[in-house]
Amino acid sequence: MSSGKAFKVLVTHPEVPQAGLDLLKQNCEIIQVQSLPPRRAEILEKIKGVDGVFWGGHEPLNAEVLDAAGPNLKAISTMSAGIDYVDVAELKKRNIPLGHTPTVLNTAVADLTVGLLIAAARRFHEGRSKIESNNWESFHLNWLLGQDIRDSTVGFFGFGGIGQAIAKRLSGFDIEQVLYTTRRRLSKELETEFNAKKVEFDELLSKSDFIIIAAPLTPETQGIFNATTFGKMKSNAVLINIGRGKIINQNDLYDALKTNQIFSAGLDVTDPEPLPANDKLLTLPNLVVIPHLGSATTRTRSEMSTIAAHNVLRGMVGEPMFAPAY
Ligand SMILES: O=CC(=O)O
Repeated sequence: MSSGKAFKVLVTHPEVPQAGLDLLKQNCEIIQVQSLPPRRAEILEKIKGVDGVFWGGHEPLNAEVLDAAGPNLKAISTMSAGIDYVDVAELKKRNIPLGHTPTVLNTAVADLTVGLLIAAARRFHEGRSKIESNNWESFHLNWLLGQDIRDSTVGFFGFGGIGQAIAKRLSGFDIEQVLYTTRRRLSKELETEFNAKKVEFDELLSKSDFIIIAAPLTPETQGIFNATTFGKMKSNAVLINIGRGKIINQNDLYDALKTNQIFSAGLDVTDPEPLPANDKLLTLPNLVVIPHLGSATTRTRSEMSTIAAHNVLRGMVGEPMFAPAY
C-alpha cells in the first residue's frame, strides 16, 4: 500500500539521531535498517527502489549498493565529514549527488584534539598505568615530566575548518607559532589571526613541537607519516592524529615511540577501526589512544543528523545540497 508520501528514503542505521528522522518524516516514507551493527544484506535488501539514502554508518558505499538501489535513487548523504569509505567516482559516474556533514563537527573535534594533545604531552596514560600497577613514584623529582605547550611551535598537517578551530583554542595556551601545510594558502587575514605560516612538509616536521594531523585520507596522504618522516621530527615532538588512521604507518609509529625517537602520540583514529585489543600499540606507555570520538557529543551528532537529512531532501528534488561532497 502506498504511504502517500512523496519519497522513499532508506536510513541505513537504527540509531540515527531523531532530529534527522523527524525532518525526513514530514514528506518521506522512511525505511530503516534494524540490525546492529547494520548488516550489509539488510541494507542491500531494503535499499531496493528508494529515492534517497541517509547513510548512517561507515560501511563501504559503492557500486554494489547503487546497483541494489536501482534507477529511482536520486540522492545520498553520509552522516560524517570524511567520505573515504565512499566510491565517489562511481556515484559521479551515475550522476548521484552526495552530501556529507562537515563544519558542524569542527568544534567538537577541536575540543577533543586539545584534550588529546594535553593527555599525550603530559603523559596521562602512563600516569594512570603507574597507579594501576602500584608504581606511584613521585619521590623521583623528575617523575613523569612532560612537554610544555607555552612557547611551542604547533604544526598542522591540514589546516581547514577543523585545524583552524583547534588553532583558535590553542591560541589561549601562549604558543609561539603555528606552521601549516595545505594545498592552498590561507588568506593573509587568517594567517595573521592564527599567527600561521605555510611551510613545506619537511619544515613542518623538523620545526614543530606538536604536529596535528587534521587532513582527510587521500592517495596522497595515505602513509605519509612513516619511518622517514618520523626521522625528521624533533625528539620532543608530540604527534596527534584526528584525521584518519591510514595517514600514519602504524608499524613505523610503534617503532618511533618504542625507541623514543619522538616523545609521544595521541590518536583518535587508527588503522584498523576497531583497533584489536591485543594490538602492540596498546602496550606503549607514551601513546594515548581513544576510539574515534571526535564528533561524539549529543549535540553535534544531532546536528549532523539534521544536515544529512536536509542534504537528502534537497538532493531528491534537484536542489543544491546543504553540504555537497562534490
Ligand atoms: O571522523 C568523523 C567524520 O568523518 O565525521
